Amino acid sequence: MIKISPSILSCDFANLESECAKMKTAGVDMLHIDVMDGHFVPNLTLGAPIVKCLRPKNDLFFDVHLMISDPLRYIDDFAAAGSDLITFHVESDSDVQATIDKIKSHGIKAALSVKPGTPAEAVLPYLDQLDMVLVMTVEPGFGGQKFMADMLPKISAIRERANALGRDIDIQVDGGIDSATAPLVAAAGANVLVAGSAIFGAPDPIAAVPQLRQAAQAAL
Ligand SMILES: O=C(CO)[C@H](O)[C@H](O)COP(=O)(O)O
Ligand SMILES: [Co+2]
Repeated sequence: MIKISPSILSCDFANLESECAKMKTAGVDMLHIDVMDGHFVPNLTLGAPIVKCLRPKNDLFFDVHLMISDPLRYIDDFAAAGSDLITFHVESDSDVQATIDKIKSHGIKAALSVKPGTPAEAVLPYLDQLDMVLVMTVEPGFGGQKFMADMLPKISAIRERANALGRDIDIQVDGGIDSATAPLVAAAGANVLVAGSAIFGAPDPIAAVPQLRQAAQAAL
């Protein structure tokens, strides 16, 4: 089954509560929360206090994507704020094993992300411990970028290795996902689709969610 995780990066932040409520109505599986620090990526977004404010406003599964340096330092804050899953980048400067251990010590799910220039091999040693791998299909930092089709073999390689290990993990894709690219990533083995501009930029964001899901499932 394909899961949809709308990225709030493209929502109306002045109406964050109602934008998230719309996604609840749309039947999304997760809510993708992009955290950028202006250092690991050249953009700034939000921190744990916003996640904490949002937490009592809905019961959606909070899928927190950390695009920050030294993620280990901030895991306690994001877990306490109500994250259900924390993704950090394998390219970050924190110790990867220690960061996975820290996330799991809070009883929440752990995921590792790879930037476009990083090979699948960077995450394979951790597959047996991860709940999800996030394959970036754009350079992290900004919404609204063009999907990089050359990431498809990376998705397939990670799915093949997970299958070989008997691990039914989630493989998430993030960046440039819309009804045209969703079938490609689903066919390659991704099952969790992040979409920002394709959902919040659609004329009817609530209708865009099942449309995206159906476009992906048609490829399976
Ligand atoms: O992590 C991200 C950017 O670094 C965002 O989640 C992603 O770009 C979503 O936006 P869009 O669907 O518009 O590409
Ligand atoms: Co993201």
